Amino acid sequence: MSNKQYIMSIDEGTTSARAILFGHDGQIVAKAQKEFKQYFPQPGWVEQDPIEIWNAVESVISEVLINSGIPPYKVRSIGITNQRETTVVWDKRGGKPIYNAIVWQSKQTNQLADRLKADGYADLIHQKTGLIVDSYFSGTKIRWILDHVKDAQKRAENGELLFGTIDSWLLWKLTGGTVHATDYTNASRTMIFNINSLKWDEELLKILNIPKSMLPRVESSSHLFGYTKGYSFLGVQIPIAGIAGDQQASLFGQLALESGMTKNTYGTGAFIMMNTGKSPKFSSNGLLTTIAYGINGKVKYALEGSIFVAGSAIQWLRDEMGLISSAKASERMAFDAQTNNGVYVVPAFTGLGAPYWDQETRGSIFGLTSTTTNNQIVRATIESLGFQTKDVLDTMVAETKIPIKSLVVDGGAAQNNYLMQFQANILNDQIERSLISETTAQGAAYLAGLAVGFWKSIDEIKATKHIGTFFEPQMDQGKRVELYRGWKMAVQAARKFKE
Ligand SMILES: Nc1ncnc2c1ncn2[C@@H]1O[C@H](COP(=O)(O)OP(=O)(O)O)[C@@H](O)[C@H]1O
Ligand SMILES: O=P(O)(O)OC[C@H](O)CO
Repeated sequence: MSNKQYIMSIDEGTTSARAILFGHDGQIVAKAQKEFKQYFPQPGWVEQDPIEIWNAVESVISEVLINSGIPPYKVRSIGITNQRETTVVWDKRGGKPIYNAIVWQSKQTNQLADRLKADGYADLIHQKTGLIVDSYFSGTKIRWILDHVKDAQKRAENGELLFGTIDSWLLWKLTGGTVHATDYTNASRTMIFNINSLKWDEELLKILNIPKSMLPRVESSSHLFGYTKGYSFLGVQIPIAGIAGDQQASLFGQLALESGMTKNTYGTGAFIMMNTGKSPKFSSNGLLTTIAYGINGKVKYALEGSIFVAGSAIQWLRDEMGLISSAKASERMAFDAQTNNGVYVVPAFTGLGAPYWDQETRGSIFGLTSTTTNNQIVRATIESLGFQTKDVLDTMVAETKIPIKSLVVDGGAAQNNYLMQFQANILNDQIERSLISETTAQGAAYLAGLAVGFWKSIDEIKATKHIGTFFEPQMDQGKRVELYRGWKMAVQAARKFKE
């Protein structure tokens, strides 16, 4: 039998858990995936059961090992990457969650966030955490659980309860309830972590009345967090040596490690992240300042722009409008349309994210005539992903004065060649689509592999990286300006409509 070793990534996303084995060449060897349930107890609330998440993770771990025939002792280390912000509070002794996980999308703490803003904390929170005050982040979700579960505040103050984002929860379970930790990237999404001092922020903890004893230790993203214990790996003790939030892990997987390097993941939403180097850059246009990764106690920062509706606009064309038979079919239709014929779709189904942060605006279609075709509406919808990306990237460059060094892209909708070509055209810049679509899991694997010497250095990892597919701009300047001007007018009109 060969003595090859592997790194296992556990990618716990919003809707499913994946376990992926990577070889030393950085390529995927085997993969397993399992969905878990979403709960919607009230309109706008989104919750998950942490035990069901753990069961899904255990199940994909077993499945990937069994299906690949790779015995657990050949797994050199494990990396965890996760949906960020989602909040779990559990009982330290029994290890049981005291409430469901409150998911990042959940709006049940909108009022708490509004109160923080009304009390004048927005600037302070932005300076300390890099975030805008929003129910998206963990801080108000912890507060909500402590307020709504009987005796929770008292028990937390007695040191009986622990808080964690999903990475911490999985680490706790994987280590048999012995390690309570997280990494800088996940901590930077909680709204209680000071991204300048790299510590939990006493003042913010006081404002939210969160006992510090609940909080996990914060470590570098590439770090020996602990060892597996118990059933999942048949008793074999495997180091858990990497943790990063999923968008940061994808930045790392794309090896966007220098200032100016930028990635865009076109999934359900789109998350654009620009590496800004050793010091945090703060935005006055709704971009988030966040930690890109930490290695050996030193961190790199990033700016992030979140687009709420990206691939989900394509799902809408399929499921609600019935204009396409599959997401894939949208590509052919967009090419066939030849032109958008002046049609613009602003897919603000849940408001507009960065750089607008406008909760009220709703989706709109502009420029319809009696000759408008299905294909043109499909094309305009795909183009909206490209326009929104340009909005964010232009803001990033204007604010940081850092030119985009490279734009690497991944995610489901990045498979759409029309979108990729349009993106290069409208940005007037080259983009590179990675060959591996699982760059998030790959990033976590790199972090976990580096910490145990599976890869000796980042240079060694770079040497294994395959070049992706490049898209070069092919649009003339006049056309580009005209199209983007049309988009800006459409956004303006959509925003005006709500007034
Ligand atoms: N060929 C395609 N063209 C456009 N959109 C696509 C295509 N393939 C998938 N998508 C969109 O990509 C999204 C899924 O991407 P994925 O990266 O798996 O998302 P997530 O991780 O958010 O679940 C869906 O919203 C889907 O509509
Ligand atoms: O799990 P995803 O891919 O939907 O990503 C969710 C983000 O981490 C939320 O901030």
